[in-house]
Amino acid sequence: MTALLPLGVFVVGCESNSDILAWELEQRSEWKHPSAELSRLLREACFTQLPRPGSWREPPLLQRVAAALATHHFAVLDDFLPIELVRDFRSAAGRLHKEHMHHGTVHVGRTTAYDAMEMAHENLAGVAEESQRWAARGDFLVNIAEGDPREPIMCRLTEELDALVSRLKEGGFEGGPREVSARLQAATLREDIMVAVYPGATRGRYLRHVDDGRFAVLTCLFYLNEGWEESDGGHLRLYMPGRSSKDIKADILPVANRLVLFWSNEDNPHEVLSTLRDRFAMTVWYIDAAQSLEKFGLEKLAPSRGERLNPVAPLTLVEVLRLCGQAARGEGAPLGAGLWGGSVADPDLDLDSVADRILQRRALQVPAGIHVS
Ligand SMILES: O=C(O)CCC(=O)C(=O)O
Ligand SMILES: [Fe+2]
Repeated sequence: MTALLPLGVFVVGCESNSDILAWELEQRSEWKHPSAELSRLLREACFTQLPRPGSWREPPLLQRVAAALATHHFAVLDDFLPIELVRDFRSAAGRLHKEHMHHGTVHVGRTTAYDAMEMAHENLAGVAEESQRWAARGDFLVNIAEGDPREPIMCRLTEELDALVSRLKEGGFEGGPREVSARLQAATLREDIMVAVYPGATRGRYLRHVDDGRFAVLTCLFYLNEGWEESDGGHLRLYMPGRSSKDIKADILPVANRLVLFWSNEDNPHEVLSTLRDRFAMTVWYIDAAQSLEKFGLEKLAPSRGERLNPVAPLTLVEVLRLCGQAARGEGAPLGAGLWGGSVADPDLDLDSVADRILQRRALQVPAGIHVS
């Protein structure tokens, strides 16, 4: 027996194992939708229609974005880039999907409901055809680094995002809340762009989670889907703060040229609702550099495989290391030990030569796949 839930989620084999169906129904019964009043307030405070691409630079608009982040933990900017560029991104994302994407993986080991569900039901999930499998996460993705020969155009997005984040970090525009600038100070590194597609054929979705595993401070999502309708599904659903919150804050359509910014921690548990059309997005995470260096050392700055961390322009790599060293000395933390000559917190370490060595190593890398021996 197969259950077909709203927006086309399939649950097959219900007669032999009803747990998944029970879990799906329970989730739906626990969702608490926002009142019409709250939705109206959030739409007014957090959604900004830019008069033209790039106009976020105007202080009243920057102030509005900062106020939304400070008060409601997220901000939405429409018409962020010239539409021709967004169309070029979409074409590039389509090519990347055909040739380079791999399945997004659920990271087992975190205490999320879907990890347990996924593990408990491997067998059940295995019996269905690909298009009918129960899955916690249904996206395909690829990371694109600066200078990536596959689709170098994608980095036009990070140029604009780095400018926006740096400006929010500086703060100081009239009336702008200090909190946003303070929270962003740590975010001196960012990951490569992640280009993702959630296929309509498999009702792609990504169950509720928090983006904090990678020491992300801010999540930036940029959507590429022209002509997207409510009935296509694939909303980004934001929940009220709290890891297991079931109180829905906002359902955001992934329409083309829309940028969504939100704090990556428990302020914003979120999920992607299942989609009926192929849904393309570009994601960039801004990372707490000191925390990342403390956990991973310098390895992620010039990794031998996988995505890498990059200084947030206009910061240079040596400036980022210096800021992290200062932060670590302040807290007495052993930072970046192990690679390229010790801890960046050591005042005797020559950070210029450490940065040079990292940059040389980066220059040797072929960004497509980033494999160095
Ligand atoms: O594509 C989206 O709207 C969100 C994706 C997401 O939450 C993630 O990749 O962590
Ligand atoms: Fe996420």
